[in-house]
Amino acid sequence: MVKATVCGAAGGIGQPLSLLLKLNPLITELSLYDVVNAVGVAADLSHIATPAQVAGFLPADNGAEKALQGSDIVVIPAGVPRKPGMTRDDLFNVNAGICATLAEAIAKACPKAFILVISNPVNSTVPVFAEVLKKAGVFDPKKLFGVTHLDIVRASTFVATVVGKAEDASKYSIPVIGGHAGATILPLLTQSEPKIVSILSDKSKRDALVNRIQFGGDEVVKAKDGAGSATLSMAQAGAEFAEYVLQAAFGGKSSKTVQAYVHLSADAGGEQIKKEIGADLDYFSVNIKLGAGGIEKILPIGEIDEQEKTLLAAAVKELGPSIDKGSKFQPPPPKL
Ligand SMILES: NC(=O)C1=CN([C@@H]2O[C@H](COP(=O)(O)OP(=O)(O)OC[C@H]3O[C@@H](n4cnc5c(N)ncnc54)[C@H](O)[C@@H]3O)[C@@H](O)[C@H]2O)C=CC1
Ligand SMILES: O=C([O-])CC(=O)C(=O)O
Repeated sequence: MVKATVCGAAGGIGQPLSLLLKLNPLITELSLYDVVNAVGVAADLSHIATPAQVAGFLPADNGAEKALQGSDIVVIPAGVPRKPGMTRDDLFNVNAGICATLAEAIAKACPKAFILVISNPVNSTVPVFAEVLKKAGVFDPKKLFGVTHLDIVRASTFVATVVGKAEDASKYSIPVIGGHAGATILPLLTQSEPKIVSILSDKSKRDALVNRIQFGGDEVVKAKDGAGSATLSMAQAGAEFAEYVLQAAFGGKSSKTVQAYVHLSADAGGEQIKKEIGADLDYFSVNIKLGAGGIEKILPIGEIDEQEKTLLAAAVKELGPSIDKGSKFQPPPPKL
């Protein structure tokens, strides 16, 4: 029996993500929470003939805790998206408050759940989650993930397109590490499988490709022209990452190497990453191996070339303040 909860389930990401989770045969109970329309979305999805039993919850009568009660995995695309001209950091003030409130409810209702944070700015909202969970005494760094998987999906698609093999996008695997905003997004093209020698030797092609992966989100924000940011590709990426976590935890399959933005805990191998990046950051998107309890091991970044070292320095410089901002966030006192 596996219970999954989506917080922000009625939104642009939340609806297609909930649909994809409803199709996941590992999930037996799907709980949808939102401040609007979650009951309607749940009624709609509940007619699909797959095992997961669906229920929707609104905030009234402690709805968040009811929705989350006993969840094994919680996926969180709750919060406002960007409009053209905005950075992800511009979303912090609103979304940090939403994340802190949800983290409090998770700490009470399902403290052992895997938590997958999609809400932006991921570089700061993950530390917000961690601080609330620490305060409640339930923080498990092996179970908290900032979902950066869309960057990995984009890297596969854009690389395959540039090498003229767009139809083979899913066969390209490019680690993307660092964080999830502009210069903090660090695609390791030198580690692409299959190798992409022709791109690596063409500086302008390589620079353009890195830039497209780093600013893929802006491409969608611009095209949607005020109607939000990536939703469908994010739903697919979120469902795929949830599947990795679920397979490792409940499906008996330890994962291939994947990347997510996680706490660099010493016992999982985070100290090694701090040495590799030359900075004492508490969070970084890294290669991880998943097992039954979440992160089994943080794997080394490995060999990178001079150009990637320059990009790494830029990523580290920008990440530090974003992590601090999230870690220091003080939720406003509850209204009496
Ligand atoms: N990690 C990533 O790669 C990506 C992250 N995002 C982020 O995901 C978030 C959601 O994006 P969209 O779905 O497009 O936005 P949206 O506005 O369409 O949906 C957000 C949903 O969250 C709900 N919500 C607001 N406050 C809530 C609360 N306190 N509890 C529960 N639900 C609440 C809203 O009612 C709405 O249904 C944004 O912050 C966006 O920047 C978007 C794309 C990629
Ligand atoms: O660009 C945005 O604001 C949404 C996002 O994180 C992405 O698409 O990568």
